[in-house]
Amino acid sequence: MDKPCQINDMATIGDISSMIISPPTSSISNDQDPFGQLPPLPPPLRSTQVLQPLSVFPVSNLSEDSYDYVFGGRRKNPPSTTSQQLKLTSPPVRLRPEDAYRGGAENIQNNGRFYRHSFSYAPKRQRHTSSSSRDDRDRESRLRCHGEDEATLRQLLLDLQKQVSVMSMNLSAKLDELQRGDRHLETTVALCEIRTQLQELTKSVESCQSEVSEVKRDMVAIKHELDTVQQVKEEIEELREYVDRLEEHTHRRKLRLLEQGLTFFLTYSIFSAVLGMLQFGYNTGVINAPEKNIENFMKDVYKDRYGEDISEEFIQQLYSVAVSIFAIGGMLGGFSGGWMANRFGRKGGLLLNNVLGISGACLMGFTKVSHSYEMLFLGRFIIGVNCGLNTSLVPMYISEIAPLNLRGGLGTVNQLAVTVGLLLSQVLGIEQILGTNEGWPILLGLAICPAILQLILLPVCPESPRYLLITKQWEEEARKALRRLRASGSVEEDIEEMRAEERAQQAESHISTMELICSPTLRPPLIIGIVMQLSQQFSGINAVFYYSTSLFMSSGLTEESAKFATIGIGAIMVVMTLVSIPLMDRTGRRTLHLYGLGGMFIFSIFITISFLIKEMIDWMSYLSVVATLGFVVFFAVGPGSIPWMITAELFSQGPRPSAMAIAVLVNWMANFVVGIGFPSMKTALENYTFLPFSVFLAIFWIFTYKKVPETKNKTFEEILALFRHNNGRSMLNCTNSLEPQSMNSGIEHAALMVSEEKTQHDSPASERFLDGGRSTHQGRSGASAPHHLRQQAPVCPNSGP
Ligand SMILES: OC[C@H]1O[C@](O)(CO)[C@@H](O)[C@@H]1O
Repeated sequence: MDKPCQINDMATIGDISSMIISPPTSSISNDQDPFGQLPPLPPPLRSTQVLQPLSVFPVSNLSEDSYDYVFGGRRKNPPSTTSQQLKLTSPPVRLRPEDAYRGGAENIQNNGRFYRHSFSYAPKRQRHTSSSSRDDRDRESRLRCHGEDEATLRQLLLDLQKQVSVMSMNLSAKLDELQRGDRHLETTVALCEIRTQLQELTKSVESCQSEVSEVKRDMVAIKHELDTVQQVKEEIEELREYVDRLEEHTHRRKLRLLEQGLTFFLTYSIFSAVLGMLQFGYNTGVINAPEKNIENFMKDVYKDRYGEDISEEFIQQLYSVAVSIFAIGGMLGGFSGGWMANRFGRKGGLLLNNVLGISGACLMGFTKVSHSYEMLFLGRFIIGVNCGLNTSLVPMYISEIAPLNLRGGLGTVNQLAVTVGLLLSQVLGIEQILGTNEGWPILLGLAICPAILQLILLPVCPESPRYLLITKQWEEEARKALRRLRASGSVEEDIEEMRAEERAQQAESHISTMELICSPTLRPPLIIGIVMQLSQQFSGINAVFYYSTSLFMSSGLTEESAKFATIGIGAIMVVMTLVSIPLMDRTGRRTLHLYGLGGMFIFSIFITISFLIKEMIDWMSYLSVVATLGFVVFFAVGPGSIPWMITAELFSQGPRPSAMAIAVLVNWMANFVVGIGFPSMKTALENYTFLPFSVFLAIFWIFTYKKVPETKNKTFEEILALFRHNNGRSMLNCTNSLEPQSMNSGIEHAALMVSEEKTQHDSPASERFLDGGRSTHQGRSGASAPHHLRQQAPVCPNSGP
């Protein structure tokens, strides 16, 4: 052996040289290295991981404390040189802790833990280094040494090996312990983690729980809602069944209503009532023919009174007062018609009105005898009031007693009576009959005839059943009246239909004129009613009637021919009005009004053309007669009669009287304006006199086309529904898409009927729809209708619920 036998050499025995066993780094975390001298560690091992046997760490790098740490005790003689290194020669052997005690090396108890540690020094011989005789001794000692050393070394080696093994075992034990500690730490950390996770889990479980309870609550609410939906569904189903049944019932009822015929009493009542309209027509036309005779009378009176001749201008003024004061009376009477109708009833009002008719006729008739044209003025004024009342009361009465299917035709009888009255006055006014200086007072006084006739006939007539039932709530009287009018004991269809009208109007039985004007629901039909009246008067019809004779004369006819042409026009008017009667309930009001206005527009253009070219072409004067005839024919087709009836039709019982009052007032005013204004218009416009009427006719045609609904074969409450459907969209949005609306209104009507039927049957299910506890009247009037239907009812500010 050349090299000294150093423990260093033993490094070859083991796998490791110049290295110290460091704790397997994989099992010790840096946190456990109190000296901060260990290299950075890989992540801790899991318990399943096998320990790596050794890793190296230079022993010289170990501080005192680390030495302690590694070897479990303080180093007694720490190696002073780097060459003196502690060497471990074998890989660590796993030792049970008890083995550590049995080892030969020094045991040190440290904190209750036992470690065996050993370390070696350099060979002693390295300490003897001098003297010349040393060589022998050296050799000797070398031999000895060799022998000794070898044994010693072997022993030492064995010791060392043992120690290393023990140390290794201790280290392993320590490492195990550390590892266990680490595991414990790991477990603690894991436990902490688990605890944290558990807390989080608990939290999420708690939030889950609250969510679950929320969901539960929601589910309960949903279930509740589902139950409600189901309940509503059932109710809807129930309602639908009722609606179906009632639709069928309404349909059957309507069919029966549409099958009603003209009975004797109905005819008699209509005839008695329209005498009032005849009175109106008669007094409108009666002043036309005896114009010259009346002027003569005025001249005489003036001369007798003032001893001088009256000026032509003044006589014209006096005569125009006699003509126009009638219209002023008419406005007053027309406007009071609503009040009269509610206060005394339709029939009652008509009867009372005859007092005015008789007194007015008497005043006019005795004008000449009393030598006072003032009496003529007063008479004309009073008869004007009488006629005004008639124009309001008669159409109302007729529309209320007429069966549904005959309402249009019977409404046209109003205008027929007017035209008959006009024709009568024209015919009686001719020179050959009463158009003389002696005859004219009789002609005017003859107005007493319709009044007396009506006074005789009317008391037998029944009062309007609608007035009795809806306004007065006298059901039995209404039934009686209906039985007489329908000549039948079974009048339930009519009673039901009236009840439906009552329910549909959802208002008090009476609506004042102010309430009517303020009501947004009632404004559209009111405007339609007013425009329809204007279309009648601003069509220029009275320009023809009042001034036809002079018009014809100015277009070239002789005076005689002109007068006969005027009578011919009156006759044509009667005939055409008669012809239009059956058309009203077949073709429909709106259609006929459109035809009428359209035809009048065309003929008004012809009239203007005839005026323009009459100077050039001789026979053009005849064209003007033909054009005027055509103009009148088309007036009779629609605009003559429809405005009277449609105003009454557009409103239900409550607002009807006030609506009629306003519409009639407008008619009379427009009549007055045309009567007064036409002469000046003729002077100003000459041959173009009819042009403004053409313009008006075009405007009215467009309005009718766009806004006027068809009322043919519709019950009052169906007509009401037309406006209710459009309420709130636009002021006048009563469109003409009438058929679907009519169907809707039928369904709605049926739905409204549900309430009544349910009230009668009083089923528990129905109680859900009913608000109950109302008076009999309220119950019947639709207060018990389903809520959504009740909401749609028209609302009048001052009317009831
Ligand atoms: O028939 C013509 C007459 O009809 C009315 O328009 C009333 O309906 C009167 O104003 C007119 O003089």
